[in-house]
Amino acid sequence: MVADNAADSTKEKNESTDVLASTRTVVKNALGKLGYPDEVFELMKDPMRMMTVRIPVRMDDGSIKIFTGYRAQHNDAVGPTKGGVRFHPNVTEKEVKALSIWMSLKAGIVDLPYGGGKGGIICDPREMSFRELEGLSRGYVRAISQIVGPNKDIPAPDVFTNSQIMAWMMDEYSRIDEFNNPGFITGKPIVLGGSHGRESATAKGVTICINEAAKKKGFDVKGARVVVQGFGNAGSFLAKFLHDAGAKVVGISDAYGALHDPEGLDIDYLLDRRDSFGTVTKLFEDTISNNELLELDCDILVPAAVQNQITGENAHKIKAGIVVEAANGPTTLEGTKILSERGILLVPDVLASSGGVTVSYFEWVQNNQGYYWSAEEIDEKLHQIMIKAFNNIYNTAETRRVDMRLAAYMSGVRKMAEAARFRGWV
Ligand SMILES: NC(=O)C1=CN([C@@H]2O[C@H](COP(=O)(O)OP(=O)(O)OC[C@H]3O[C@@H](n4cnc5c(N)ncnc54)[C@H](O)[C@@H]3O)[C@@H](O)[C@H]2O)C=CC1
Ligand SMILES: O=C(O)CCC(=O)C(=O)O
Repeated sequence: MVADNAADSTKEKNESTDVLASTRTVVKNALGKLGYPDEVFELMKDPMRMMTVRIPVRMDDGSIKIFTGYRAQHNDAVGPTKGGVRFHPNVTEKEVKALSIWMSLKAGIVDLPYGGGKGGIICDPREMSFRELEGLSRGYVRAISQIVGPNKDIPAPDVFTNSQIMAWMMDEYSRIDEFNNPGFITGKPIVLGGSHGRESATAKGVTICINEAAKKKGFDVKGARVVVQGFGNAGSFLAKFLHDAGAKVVGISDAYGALHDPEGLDIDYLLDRRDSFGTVTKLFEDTISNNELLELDCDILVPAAVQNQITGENAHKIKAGIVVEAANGPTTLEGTKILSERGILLVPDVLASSGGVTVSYFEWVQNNQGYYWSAEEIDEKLHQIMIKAFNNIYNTAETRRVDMRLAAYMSGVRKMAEAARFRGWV
């Protein structure tokens, strides 16, 4: 069994790590600040649709294993729902629900014509063969095929899923639909209608937020000391972008441990040696834990792995001046409060990580029109959207005297609430 050393269990003893409950708390506050009545919160506190599926897969040893998967569709007042699918042993129904609400918020923040959706399968892809993973990916699409589609709900990659898995899922959906349907899913390989820039989009969006946050704090990213938790899609591209911008990446980690060098790690070497699941620390003997990583002396800390990492227990030990959440839900409400009281600028997940869904939207638009854009066009459009969203939320936080998480939720719920009102739902 793979040992994730994020110490979730010890955190759970001391404070709530229920991501659905904490998401609802902030959604309620945001709606209250905007003056919406209670029924709007009643509508938004849960996904409008939640499907649980059981997926039989023939394993390489000939046995049949039954996997449990979920697809949550939070709210489709604005448009079809959209969001990634994660393959992870710790996936839970509550987590998938919270993740779908966060997707609605992201779509509102960067003004996309979507609501939020999210999927997950309880499995450990690190222990499965390529053939078994293909069977699981195709089985999941068959199981949820009635509720997804290019104008209903559009999946994408998330933790431990990638462009190959998107390709299998697209192929399976196209077979069911008897029609080649690239707009069913985003994050595909370029040859199957994927978009330039999608693979690095989450990290690029985070980098833009880091640059804007550093400007507000009055320092330069060049020469800044950075710690990145997680070395997968989001974390590894981010480490590379910051390294190339002249920052010193002094710590990185994966599910098995962390690496630290106060003089700066050799990011190109680590990128070369990491596997497709973002694992690299197993190659080294001199490692530290993920908990120690978060408390390292640095200027910028980027959690880019899993939820509930910065909590009431360790938030007062964080040394970074800026925390930018590339991961979904890495900081608990108690952690958020402590960081905010300590004057640490926390750029929340629903803003910082919205670059991924933004370029997914570009991919879907390109698929729908059958006309493809250059990498430069994608980059420019992403920059414009992220900078506008960052400054809008930063200014709301300043003028309304709230933290950036609450300001981001206020920005994220507004369009959905208005659309639901015009439709006559609330
Ligand atoms: N891929 C995307 O486009 C987007 C991803 N995100 C979020 O970013 C975070 C990372 O996602 P990806 O980079 O796509 O995943 P990935 O699967 O490419 O990489 C995950 C990384 O986190 C590490 N990890 C896994 N479990 C861990 C644990 N318990 N403790 C410490 N490290 C652990 C893995 O070893 C790996 O290095 C997730 O929270 C995801 O929801 C957010 C927006 C978009
Ligand atoms: O690219 C997408 O559609 C969704 C990305 C995602 O799952 C996320 O932002 O958490």
